[in-house]
Amino acid sequence: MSSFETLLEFGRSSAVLSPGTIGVVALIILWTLYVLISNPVTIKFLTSLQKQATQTQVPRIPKIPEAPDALPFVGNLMPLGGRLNENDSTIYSQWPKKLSSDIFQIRLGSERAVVANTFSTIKDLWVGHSNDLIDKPQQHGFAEKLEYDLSGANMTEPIRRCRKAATRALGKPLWPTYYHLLEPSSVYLTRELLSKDDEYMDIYPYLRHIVFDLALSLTYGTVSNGVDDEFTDALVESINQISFFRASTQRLRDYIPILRFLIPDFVSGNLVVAAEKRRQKYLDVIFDALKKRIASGEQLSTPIGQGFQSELYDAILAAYSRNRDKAWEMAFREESVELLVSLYKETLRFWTITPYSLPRTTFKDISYYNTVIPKGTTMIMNAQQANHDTAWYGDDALQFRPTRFMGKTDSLPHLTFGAGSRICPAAALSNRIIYALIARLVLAFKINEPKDPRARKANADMLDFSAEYKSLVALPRRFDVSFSPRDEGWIRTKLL
Ligand code: HEM
Repeated sequence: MSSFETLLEFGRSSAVLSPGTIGVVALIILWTLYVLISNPVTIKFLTSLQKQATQTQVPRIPKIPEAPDALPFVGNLMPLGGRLNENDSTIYSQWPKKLSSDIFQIRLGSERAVVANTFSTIKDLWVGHSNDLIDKPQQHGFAEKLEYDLSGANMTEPIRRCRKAATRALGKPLWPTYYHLLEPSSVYLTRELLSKDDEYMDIYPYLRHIVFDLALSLTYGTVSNGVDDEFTDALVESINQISFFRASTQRLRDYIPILRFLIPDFVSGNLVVAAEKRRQKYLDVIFDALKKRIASGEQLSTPIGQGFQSELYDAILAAYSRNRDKAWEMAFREESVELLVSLYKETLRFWTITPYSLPRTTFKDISYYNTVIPKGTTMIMNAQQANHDTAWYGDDALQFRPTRFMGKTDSLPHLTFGAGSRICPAAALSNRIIYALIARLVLAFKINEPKDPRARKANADMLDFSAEYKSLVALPRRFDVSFSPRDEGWIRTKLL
């Protein structure tokens, strides 16, 4: 017997659901529906629901194609946020093939965004309209939950002052006051590498320690207690937790207002608030220590290949008339080895650790070719795609070529630090630190791939090098390396 026949049989045999009763119940349901549907409140609710399904902060932008397969409410969010085990940039790179356009619009829930995919489009918009792209999208439940967030805030007066202070602190004239901070970290790293005696190791915690100590000194005039320090690990972990949410398309409720209405903050548990509380707890400890030191009158100073390695080693020595000591000493102070400059630029280009940069918001209407991108539109730079753009870099754009930037002085060699008005204020200082660390490592050691089969191999794929697909910043997969001293006696003279 089919289920329909069973139902009829049940209706026939049941004393309660006689055909007459079923008729009355159906009439009541229909009548209730009619009353509900014709009620102005219901009509308002349904109209607003229908509007919400496709409404965005700015209307659809004419003459810019829309990414395919947008759904009501979610828009194009579903394949993003690492849900397909690929970062957003890799997904953005797939849509233009279907649309035959370098630029297209998408719907991130109720947020309309424009995605630029090629180097020249990004340069036109981010550099050509630098001041029009000075604001940042206000991600729900993010910036307002943080004590201070320069990179996620609109360019208001306090933020302008904050950026000015950051640009000053990170600018070239103050670098000499940081050498005494960077030097010990670099010496510490060299000593540790020497003590490993050719054994393979993961160098990441050491490199992280150098940058972290510099940031701590600049902000709190202090340094951490070393690479294995539990406190530092916990603080870094709490900072990473916050980065995990920044501009991430992982949490649907940040983009879909109705989800926030249905699942309030206290049900979903506000993870940003929890992460901020943890970070603040650690920063309070550091800040309290700083206050005590100030109160006690303390003066605070803020202060691939083996062939290529040989070539680089020779280039470094050649720049200093084969004077190793001078080359070591000047590493943080100048960038006179062109091959090394080209190497760090190519490294940052090829492995784009900020694959979709930090989104911006248009500060006013922008005339772009034959259309207008309205004020308030989210602008997403597909830095990963543009950094591999064959139209910009040539047919070998998908290859790692350390000499690519030799003889080139373009002020925007790649987009890993962003571009235009809100470009990373630490770009030049970060470049210098990378330059100096590589110079010293190559001067002191031969860097080898470990022979031990237990050692972790590096993943050098330009997209798959990162273990992180869901958040803004890539997290390179960890790997082991071994370091053979070129001249142990000489290295020891640098550890004094
Ligand atoms: C290799 C290292 C780094 C990379 C690849 C990087 C990348 C970026 C990117 C892509 C942006 C957004 C730029 C834009 O919107 O166009 C940014 C902003 C920023 N970065 Fe960096 N960064 C690095 C290191 C640092 C360091 C060491 C500091 C501080 C000591 C720093 C401080 C900032 C600040 C304060 C902003 C916000 C600027 C603003 O919104 O006006 N960055 N960074």
